Amino acid sequence: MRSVWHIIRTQHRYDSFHFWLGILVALLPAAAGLLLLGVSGWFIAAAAIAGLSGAFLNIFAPSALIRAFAIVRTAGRYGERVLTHDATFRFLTGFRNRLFAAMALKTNDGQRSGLLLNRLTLDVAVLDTIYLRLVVPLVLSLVVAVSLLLVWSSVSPLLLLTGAAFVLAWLGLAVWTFARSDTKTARRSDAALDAMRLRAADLAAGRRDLAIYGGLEAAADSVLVADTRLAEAQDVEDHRTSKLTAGSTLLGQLFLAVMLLVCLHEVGNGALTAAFSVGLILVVMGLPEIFSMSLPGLSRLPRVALAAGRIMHLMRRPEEVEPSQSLSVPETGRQGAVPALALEDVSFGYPGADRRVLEGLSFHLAQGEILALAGRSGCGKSTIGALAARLRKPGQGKILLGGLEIDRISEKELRRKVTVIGQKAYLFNETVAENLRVANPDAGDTELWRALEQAALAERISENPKGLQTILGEGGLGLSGGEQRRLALARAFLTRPALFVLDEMTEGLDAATAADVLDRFLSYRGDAAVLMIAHRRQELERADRVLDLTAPCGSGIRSPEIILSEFQ
Ligand SMILES: Nc1ncnc2c1ncn2[C@@H]1O[C@H](COP(=O)(O)OP(=O)(O)OP(=O)(O)O)[C@@H](O)[C@H]1O
Repeated sequence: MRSVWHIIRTQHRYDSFHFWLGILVALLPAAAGLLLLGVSGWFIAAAAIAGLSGAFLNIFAPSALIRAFAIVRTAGRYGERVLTHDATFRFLTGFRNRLFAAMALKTNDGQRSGLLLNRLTLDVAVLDTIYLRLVVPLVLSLVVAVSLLLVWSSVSPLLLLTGAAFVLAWLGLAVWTFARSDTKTARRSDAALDAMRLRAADLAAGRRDLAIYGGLEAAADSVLVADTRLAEAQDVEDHRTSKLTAGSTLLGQLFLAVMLLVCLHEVGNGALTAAFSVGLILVVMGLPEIFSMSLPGLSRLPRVALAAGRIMHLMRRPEEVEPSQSLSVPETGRQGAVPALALEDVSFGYPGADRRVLEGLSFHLAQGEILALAGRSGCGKSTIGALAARLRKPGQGKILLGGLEIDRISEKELRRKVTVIGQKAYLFNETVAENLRVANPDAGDTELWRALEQAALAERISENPKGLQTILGEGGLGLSGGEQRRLALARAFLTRPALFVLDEMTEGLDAATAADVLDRFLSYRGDAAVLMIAHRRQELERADRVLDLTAPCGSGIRSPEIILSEFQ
């Protein structure tokens, strides 16, 4: 529940003016509605009594008041909807941006990014419940309860006592709901929804393979199983909401009956007039509507708390290192004494995995050197690349970049000093220019063309009349696999890092293209050191040294010639 409270505080801090304006405007129709009932009840009863007794009654003032309250109630309801939703959507829009920015800085271990995005989108949508269905109705109920208790206390102690008992009973119901709210059902419902979406996405994406191997029916059945589980979990939630509504309605009816008896008694005592007591009874009839406004929010609280918890967990920022002059990575010459990269006794295991991928690994990479990482599949080559670029953090040991512990380098400085070129760089559904400027937002068109030239893609891009403004489809649609790789290379050519990490950059390219891409890269990289995850002979041939990760301890660093002699 702490996360729910945290979200409320965050929304309040984000825009306290609209936060309170929504609540204030929501008070108008509630107050006008109750006053409308009270004055109408009093007026009808007073008119009847005056008619019977022949006494004088000014009908104009109460009629005008009734009209005014009716207008305020209708206009207030409209204003309340507009302003409370406006306050919520303003907050959620800003919050969503911050959330997705935080998400971009995190690794999604063991989770499919599509699923994570989908879950977070749903979680953010659930957050509107907090202000609209919890904060506003609860503040409203509180203000109405306190105001009525004040009015009743000025009329008669018995009225105050009865009213206070009802308010306490309703509070008890709310606390009971809160205490009984178990997150188990909410968890089950979220898990079933995730499973259903994941299985449906797998069914859609893999239907060709499923059809070939005859698994279509089983896959469709598994979607239905998740759907049934979701329906069961939602049934439990609906049942709880119904019980809560029934309890609140019962309480309202009970209060009405007791209040009738109290009014009868007080009219008999002469403490109340008959007309006033009719007005009061009508007000009591209108109360359950106000008090039950927060019931849907209260019954959804477990789901809201789970969503808020997940979101707050994601929003927790990784410790930022303040950039400082003294922490910038020193520039040294090609044969400088400070290695470009050094791993000292590094161990690493993926979260949740029962074995470590790396155990006590140490090696260094000199300035300007090309070190290839070799070894059987799954031995941890890409993991080392990720550690060197601080995309992962080691469980144990030190990683030094230009002699400085990698953890002490600011994010901005690190991204300037290390460039990772992976197997498949993501190409956005944007223009060629925008896809390139991901690496260097300040690069002018001349620099972009130069980078494309170096990557041997300038001719292909200039064939298109729109040139740099050509829109690439999602994932680089419109370019072949090799061209996409070259575009990724051109993107890297807009950076001037001290260390390049190549993670199977030539994977999937034919031998001639792979050699061309490699040579272009090596002629561009200048003095930068290169950590190259190698699978091909061509990559090993271009390395100064090779670290064989599957070699027995202590014999890991070997010359490319020896490795190549075994690489047949
Ligand atoms: N996100 C992850 N969560 C859990 N385990 C992982 C994750 N990524 C990789 N692994 C495991 O860590 C080990 C090392 O993976 P890594 O990708 O570093 O190997 P690799 O040597 O690059 O393999 P390949 O040559 O096949 O690309 C493997 O056993 C892999 O299954």
